[in-house]
Amino acid sequence: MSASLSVCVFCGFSPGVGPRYLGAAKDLGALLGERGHRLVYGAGTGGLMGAVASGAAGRGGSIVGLIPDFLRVREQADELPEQRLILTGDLLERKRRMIEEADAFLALPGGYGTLDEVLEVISMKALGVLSAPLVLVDVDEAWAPFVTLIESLHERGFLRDLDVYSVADGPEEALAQVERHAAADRPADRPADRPGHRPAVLQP
Ligand SMILES: C/C(=C\CNc1ncnc2c1ncn2[C@@H]1O[C@H](COP(=O)(O)O)[C@@H](O)[C@H]1O)CO
Repeated sequence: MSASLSVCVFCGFSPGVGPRYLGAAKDLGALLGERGHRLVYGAGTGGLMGAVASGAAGRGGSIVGLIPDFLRVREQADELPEQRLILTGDLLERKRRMIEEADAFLALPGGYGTLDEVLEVISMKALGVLSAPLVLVDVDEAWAPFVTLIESLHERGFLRDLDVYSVADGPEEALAQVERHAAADRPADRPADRPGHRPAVLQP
């Protein structure tokens, strides 16, 4: 059994075409719950976001959802009673606080929001201000064009660091990568163990 981790999952508020994406999202949430990891995510209950959260909730997992006030109703954040809801002032604050709360990042396929979050983490890792692992969960090879773009920019000399993310075929492999990284990592690198770390302030 691996140590309990706070795993931030980035993914679409849309379900994607066909059942594979929703199935993988639900499986990932269930795995997090079964293995005692805390899910940190964007609090919405639609699409892949909702599937990850309901998968975790179905296994009694601990769930923290962060969402800007203006999206709370639009993305039905109150429909999952099992989650601790944290309201943020805007999307930037949500992204910053999700990153602060996480020991590791997993990215299922998604849209502009997911891409924005993934690129934020990649940029921070490339700049050396973040060391937590990022795994792209390549359901139906949805991340392949993104990886091709990154490799093309690398070949053209526009970026140096290719070791800022890894790719996994599915939820099992993605979580195994994160757990291996955590096992090799020093505990002091985890947010909850840092001096002065304060747990997130939760809404009543
Ligand atoms: C930071 C700002 C704009 C950049 N765009 C987004 N940043 C963060 N989150 C976003 C952005 N656009 C949509 N979202 C939310 O992300 C979740 C997943 O969305 P996806 O598009 O389906 O991947 C969802 O909660 C979106 O509302 C503004 O300053």
